[in-house]
Amino acid sequence: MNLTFLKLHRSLLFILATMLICVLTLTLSYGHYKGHNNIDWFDVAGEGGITIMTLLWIFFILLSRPKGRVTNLLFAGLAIMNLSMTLDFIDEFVNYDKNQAWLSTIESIPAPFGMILMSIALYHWHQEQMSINLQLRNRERFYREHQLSDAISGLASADYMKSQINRELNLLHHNEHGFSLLMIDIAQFDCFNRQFGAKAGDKLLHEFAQVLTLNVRKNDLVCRYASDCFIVLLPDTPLNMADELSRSIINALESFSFQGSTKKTNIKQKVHRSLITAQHDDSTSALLSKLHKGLLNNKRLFEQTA
Ligand SMILES: Nc1nc2c(ncn2[C@@H]2O[C@H](COP(=O)(O)OP(=O)(O)OP(=O)(O)O)[C@@H](O)[C@H]2O)c(=O)[nH]1
Repeated sequence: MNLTFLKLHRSLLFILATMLICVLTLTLSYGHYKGHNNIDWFDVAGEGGITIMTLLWIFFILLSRPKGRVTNLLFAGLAIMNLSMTLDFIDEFVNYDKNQAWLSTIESIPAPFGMILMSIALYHWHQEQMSINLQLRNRERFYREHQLSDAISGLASADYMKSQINRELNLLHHNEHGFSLLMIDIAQFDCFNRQFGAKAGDKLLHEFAQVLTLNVRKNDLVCRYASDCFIVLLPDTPLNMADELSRSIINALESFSFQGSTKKTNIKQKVHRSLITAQHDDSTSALLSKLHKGLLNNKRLFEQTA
């Protein structure tokens, strides 16, 4: 588990711990134990479960989010709701004297304020998510599932690309132009790895993915298909337009200068490409196999002319 974000929220964790300690001190010092026979264990399980769950939600929010307004609002809303739940939970074990009965009366007051704060937080989260979605549009298209993305490049995985090719094939008769697929393979990536190490290789894959996503259109989908091989799905794009687009993408990739760990390493990588347009009678596997064949032919041609 990566705790980087959690470490950023020490002050929020301190506030939460202080709040819980104050509530426990106050209620346990003023309250009298009800006695075993007067405790409703179903209520204890229900209210205890809700209290623990809200603490767990706070934990995952702080674990997953950087500092900022949305995080603070989510934290404040959940912490205030947790205050009500903790008071309610302790109520199951203790009774208060008449003078301290307010402790029991106020237990439901914080919850609605917490819910209002949570609603404001969710609205701002929505706004934030819209801007993040814009940045991720070439990696996700319509679906988000972290298991369908590649950790090194941050792009969609081969499985997700296959599902999207399937989808486009099913929609083919609705589209005027059909769709095209571009396969891009980094030349001599094995040599690069051996010369600069696997870590630099990973960095190159990551940076290539970024250059790729910067140079495609907003509806295109980019995936890392296999080791040093990427596929770009170009929806509603005939071959001549796809060819023009692919040339500008290849141009951007081959002009990109990889900076190694030392300032002296400044490398430009050649790439091989294969481009096809889908036909009505194609299947996903047939398209991928055509792409592979095209790529092998282009590699052979390149080796012969080199
Ligand atoms: N750093 C790094 N290397 C990887 C990863 N996945 C695969 N590789 C390496 O990528 C290399 C791919 O080698 P090849 O398939 O021969 O490709 P190539 O060297 O580019 O050869 P050509 O495409 O014919 O020019 C192998 O050395 C793999 O070990 C990865 O996630 N990170």
